[in-house]
Amino acid sequence: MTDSPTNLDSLRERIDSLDNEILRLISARAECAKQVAEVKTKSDPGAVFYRPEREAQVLRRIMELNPGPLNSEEMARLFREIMSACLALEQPTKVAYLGPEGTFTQQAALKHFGESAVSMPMAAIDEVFREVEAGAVNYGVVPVENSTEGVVSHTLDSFMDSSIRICGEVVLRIHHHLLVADTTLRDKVSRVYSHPQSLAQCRKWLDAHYPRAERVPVSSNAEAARMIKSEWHSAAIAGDMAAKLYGLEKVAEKIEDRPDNSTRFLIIGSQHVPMSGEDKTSIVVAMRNQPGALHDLLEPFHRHSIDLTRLETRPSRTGVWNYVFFIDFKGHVDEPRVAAVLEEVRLRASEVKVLGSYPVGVL
Ligand SMILES: O=C(O)C(=O)C[C@]1(C(=O)O)C=C[C@@H](O)C=C1
Repeated sequence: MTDSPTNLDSLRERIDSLDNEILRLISARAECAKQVAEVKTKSDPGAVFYRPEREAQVLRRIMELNPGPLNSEEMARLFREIMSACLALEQPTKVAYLGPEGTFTQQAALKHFGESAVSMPMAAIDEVFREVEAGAVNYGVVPVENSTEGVVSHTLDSFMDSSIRICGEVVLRIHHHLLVADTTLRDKVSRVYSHPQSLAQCRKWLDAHYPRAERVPVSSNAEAARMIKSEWHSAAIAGDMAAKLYGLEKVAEKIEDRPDNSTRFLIIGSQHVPMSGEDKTSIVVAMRNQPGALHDLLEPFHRHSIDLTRLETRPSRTGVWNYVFFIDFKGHVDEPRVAAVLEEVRLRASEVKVLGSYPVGVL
């Protein structure tokens, strides 16, 4: 196909002039964000700059107004980056995530905070909690549940003895690939490394394609990707970020057994997040060990027509908390009907802790 030069030149001229306009507008927006920072600091010297509810509203509005031809998610991602840069102008945001580099948790942190946040890998979930609690970072990102494998119990347990709050959630579609290094002998693969959850999520694919290969669980997919660089007979299961980070090749793409495989991550911090218009609340409840306890607990939610989105039971770690339930539901603690339900639950439970109300994940 040959480009008609006059046509191409005039289209590029139009793109240049549109870019000028976009540049002017983004700069004006950034100036506004700087002024927002001044207003926040004036009214409160310990002001918080990151406002999850406002960011969710901005992104939802953009998706609603988007005229195309770019799809709404694509458009929201562009605005995500603009807001990320604006927030960095107000205050550099430090985010700790469950590392090492190249994990899906890092991908989730990027998706939620954008490229301008400074993200720091931590070796374990409780380290992420500790860094946030100590104020060494502003926020943390930890996995909490996977659609195929269920709950990440370590994250739930970490909430039990912490004052950390949930400020947001982000859901990531998880695509696993079988990766090899340039030194790997592809027809001699006798070992496959990955995180135990990832091995489980690709179980059927491995049974069909590598039934005799030893499956070796390691601490993360990124660690699996790193390890195979020095082993000619090993492959790793990991995602795009790890493949890129370690320069690995994909032998097979999207090998997860379920195409809708996704993981939900929580954004943890210490602030109360106001209502965004579409919110969720997470609580942990301890009930006495008696018949009908679960029914008693759930009945007020049903009566007030509050949608439960998740219910998890964890063994109690103290004698007082016989049953511990983690409950997520639609709504915000500042809504009267939610406050009413919580009041009733408090009467029936031996302990109730609100972990936070936060915007339903947008992207
Ligand atoms: O509205 C605010 O509070 C802002 O700080 C501005 C802005 C934005 O760029 O739109 C930036 C950061 C906040 O997290 C939310 C929104």
